Amino acid sequence: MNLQLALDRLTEARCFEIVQQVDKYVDWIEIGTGVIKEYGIRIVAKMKEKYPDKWIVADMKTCDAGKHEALQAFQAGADITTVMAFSEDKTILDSLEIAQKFNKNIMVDLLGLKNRERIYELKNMGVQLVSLHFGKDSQQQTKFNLRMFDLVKGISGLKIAVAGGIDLQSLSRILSESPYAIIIGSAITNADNPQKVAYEMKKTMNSHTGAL
Ligand SMILES: O=C([C@H](O)CO)[C@H](O)[C@H](O)COP(=O)(O)O
Repeated sequence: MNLQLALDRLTEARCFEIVQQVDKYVDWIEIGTGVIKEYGIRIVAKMKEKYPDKWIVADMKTCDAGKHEALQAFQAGADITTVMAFSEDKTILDSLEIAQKFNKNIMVDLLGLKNRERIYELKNMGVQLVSLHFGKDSQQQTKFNLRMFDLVKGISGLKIAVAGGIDLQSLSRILSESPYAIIIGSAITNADNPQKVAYEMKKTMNSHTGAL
C-alpha cells in the first residue's frame, strides 16, 4: 500500500522543505495541480532530480490534449500523470499510449463521477489505476465518507487510490478497503509537525498490511 504525499497550495520552497522532512515515510510524491500551474512543469523535473527513487505524480488533471499533456509530464520525469475520467475516450487513449511509450502510468481521477458504466469503459480502454477523489470544495460541505468506495465495489482488476481530506482518523476507516494508494495532502502539509504525522500515517498503514 502506497502513501502518496500531495503538495498543494504551497510555495516551491515549502514543497521541498516538507519533502525533506517526510521523504522516508512517503512512497509517491504528488506535485499538485495548483503548484504545477504556479511554477510550471519544471517543478516536476526538479523533484524527480532530487528524489530519483520516488515515484513522482504530476497531478495534471488532464481533460483534453491528452497526448501533449502526458508528454509534458513524462518528459519532465513524472512516473504517473493524472487524467480526468469524464474526458473524451480519445484523451484517455492518447494518454495511455504515451504512458506505454515511456513505460509510465496514468491515474484516472474519478472526481465528480457517479456512473459505474464509465469505470467499465475506462477498464476496457486499458486503464489500470483510478483515484476515488473527494474534492476540496466538497470537503467544505461534508466529511469524507466510505460510501465513495461503492463506485468501484466488485469491479476487479483495477488499482484504487483514494484522496480527499484524509487524516489519521479517517485513515483507519479507509484501511478496511485496502486501497493500492492513499493520497494525503493537507493533513501532513498543514501539520505543525509534518514529519510526525507522516510517520504516524505510514506506521498505521504498515501495521494494517503487516509490513515492517
Ligand atoms: O487533488 C487534490 C485536490 O484536487 C486539490 O488540488 C489533492 O491533492 C487531494 O485532494 C489530496 O489533498 P488533501 O485533500 O488536502 O488531503
